[in-house]
Amino acid sequence: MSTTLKVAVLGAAGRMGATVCRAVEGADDLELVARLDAGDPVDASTLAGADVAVDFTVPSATEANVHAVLDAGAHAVVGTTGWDDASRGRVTEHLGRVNSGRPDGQGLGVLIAPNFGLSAVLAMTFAAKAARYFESAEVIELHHPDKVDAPSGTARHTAAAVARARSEAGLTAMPDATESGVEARGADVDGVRVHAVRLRGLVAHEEILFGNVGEQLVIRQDSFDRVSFMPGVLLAVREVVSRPGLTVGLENVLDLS
Ligand SMILES: NC(=O)C1=CN([C@@H]2O[C@H](COP(=O)(O)OP(=O)(O)OC[C@H]3O[C@@H](n4cnc5c(N)ncnc54)[C@H](OP(=O)(O)O)[C@@H]3O)[C@@H](O)[C@H]2O)C=CC1
Ligand SMILES: O=C(O)C1=N[C@H](C(=O)O)C[C@H](O)C1
Repeated sequence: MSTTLKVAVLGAAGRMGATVCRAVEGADDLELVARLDAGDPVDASTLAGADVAVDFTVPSATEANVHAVLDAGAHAVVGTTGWDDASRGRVTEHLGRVNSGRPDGQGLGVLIAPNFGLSAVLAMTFAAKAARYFESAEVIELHHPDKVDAPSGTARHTAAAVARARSEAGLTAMPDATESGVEARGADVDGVRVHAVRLRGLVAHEEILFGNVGEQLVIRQDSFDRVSFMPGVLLAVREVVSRPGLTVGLENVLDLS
């Protein structure tokens, strides 16, 4: 028996939110029941019976939105950036509280993904696999100039995965003789340098560069259009209802982790 999932979109007037609304409306098994944006309260009444709320808002609002969604008894799919260990920890703790009062298998889920694009998820996965084999690794992310945060959530997630793989392989700091102009070397994310480009005409792009003596590997992905994120967002909406607790990264849903 097929069931229709009710979906609310937070940040519905934004670039991603509007694209998600169209994608949900175009899916036979999903029903768009609420479009919320800045200034709208997030509660059981405004969520209008949604099973899942999708958040593409702003880093300063997303955590509070997720807590409000959980208090209203709905699952959450989150694409907004700005999450760190502390905010993820608070959501895990909140999930533990609400799910302890629910029957087994019916707990609420939150799925946070820094990138829902298949090319980006694969690029991150391949980069993590390659990391242990190279002396040097750097990340370049390239985005539209209306983006408010840098480096991108995707680049942070990628750099952290590369750093983790290097550490597990026993690799130490990368070679870098820079003495002056350190500010030109990009952000330091867990010891991996991350460079952010903002350019009119771009959407979302990432390169991961690996170097050894006499050779280089470049992994690159390009999202030319925000529709590229939609298969991943819809997959997450369908999956989160049967994944109690916190899931971070679409790679876990795609069985790539
Ligand atoms: N995970 C992924 O695959 C992707 C993630 N992103 C991330 O998604 C986020 C949104 O990106 P994008 O759509 O380009 O940004 P936009 O600025 O276009 O959209 C954000 C929307 O959220 C609204 N908003 C602000 N505060 C709240 C609030 N408290 N509650 C509800 N809505 C609110 C904004 O309204 P107003 O303008 O009036 O403030 C705006 O309409 C960013 O963090 C971005 O990095 C983007 C693409 C893909
Ligand atoms: O702001 C964007 O556009 C994007 N944000 C996410 C990020 O910061 O990684 C995902 C994608 O890169 C597009």
